[in-house]
Amino acid sequence: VVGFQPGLTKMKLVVLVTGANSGIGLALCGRLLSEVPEGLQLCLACRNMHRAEVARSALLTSHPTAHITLLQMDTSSISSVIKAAQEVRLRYEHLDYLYLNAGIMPNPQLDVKAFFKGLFSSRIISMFATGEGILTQQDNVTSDGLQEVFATNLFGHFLFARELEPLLCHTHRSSQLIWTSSSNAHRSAFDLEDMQHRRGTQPYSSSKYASDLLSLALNTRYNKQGLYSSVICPGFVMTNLTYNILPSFLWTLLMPIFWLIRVFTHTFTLTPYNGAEALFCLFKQKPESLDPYAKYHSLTSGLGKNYTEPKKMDIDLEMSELLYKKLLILESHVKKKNSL
Ligand SMILES: NC(=O)C1=CN([C@@H]2O[C@H](COP(=O)(O)OP(=O)(O)OC[C@H]3O[C@@H](n4cnc5c(N)ncnc54)[C@H](OP(=O)(O)O)[C@@H]3O)[C@@H](O)[C@H]2O)C=CC1
Ligand SMILES: CC(C)CCC[C@@H](C)[C@H]1CC[C@H]2C3=C(CC[C@]12C)[C@@]1(C)CCC(=O)C[C@@H]1CC3
Repeated sequence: VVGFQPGLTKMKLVVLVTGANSGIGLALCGRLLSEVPEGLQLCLACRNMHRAEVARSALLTSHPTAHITLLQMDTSSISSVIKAAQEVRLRYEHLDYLYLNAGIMPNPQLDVKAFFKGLFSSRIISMFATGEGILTQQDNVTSDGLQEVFATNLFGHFLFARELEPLLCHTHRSSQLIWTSSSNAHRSAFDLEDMQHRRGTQPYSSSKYASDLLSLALNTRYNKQGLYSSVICPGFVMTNLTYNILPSFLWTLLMPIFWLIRVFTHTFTLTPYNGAEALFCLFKQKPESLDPYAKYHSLTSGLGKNYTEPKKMDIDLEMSELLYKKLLILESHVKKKNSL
């Protein structure tokens, strides 16, 4: 196990980040190490071990004394998630922070007509802040028979957290689950009767809305056992995920316009460092003080000042409970199928 030192977990805060090898996840790791260089046992959970090694080396270059371990996990694969959780249970006695950050937006398509229509409507600000109505994706089916976006962004993380229950639930200390959601999470894209979004063209939005609902349900279930769940939105950040939407030369040309837009909407955080602001901010908060109905937004002012602001989510308890029940049914179904 790369970088693993038994015994260390007793005194240090244990933080596990999924999708830690690039973008917002990697930036968060850098920020955490700058804040608590010695007091952290950081575990990077990544699907590609080569990329994970590169990320670990980069973090060690700036933080040579840091304790960083790697964990192989593909959140879209049931067997990989179960195996990774088994490994985590062997390595650690408890987990203080579990950042559920890995995410995909496969084959994104920008609806140019809807975009130009939005430009000349009252929806212009919300269009730039959330991408509502102008982005579609083409989803795939995994070898487990699940929709890939649902499996990667939501279900794999749900299963992972459930498998890690013994490390997360303690009466004498609290633990935090922190989901990287999005401003693109829209109720209109989510259907409880089609929670995997097999039929629609906005699986990304649907999966993020589902994570908002699930976080609330997890709080209802687990707060008494010392486990708290929150969701954050990193804003609009230039990462591999967004670079996929348009050709890269176009992004470069658009950059000056984006700096200008930031003056009007602070949601254009643009860099992974800025986007990780809310993830980092929640690390420092007492989980009991967080609002389970709020999404914590990373924001960057026109002058480049970072801050975090909570905004009420468009979710309700009843729907979150129904989703939770459906996820439990799917969990027992996939476990049976994998003979677990
Ligand atoms: N960029 C933005 O504007 C916004 C991003 N977000 C969310 O932020 C999160 C991080 O994305 P971002 O940093 O932007 O993009 P990146 O593509 O840079 O990071 C995504 C990370 O998730 C990992 N990942 C993808 N699929 C899997 C999988 N099946 N198993 C394990 N890891 C996986 C990637 O690994 P690999 O390198 O192997 O692909 C990568 O490390 C995502 O959840 C995204 O939805 C939310 C709102 C806005
Ligand atoms: C001149 C035009 C071609 C400029 C197009 C800009 C849009 C592509 C972007 C404006 C707001 C962006 C946005 C996202 C993607 C790209 C935009 C639609 C996200 C949906 C990416 C993923 C998220 O989770 C939220 C982002 C919100 C803003």
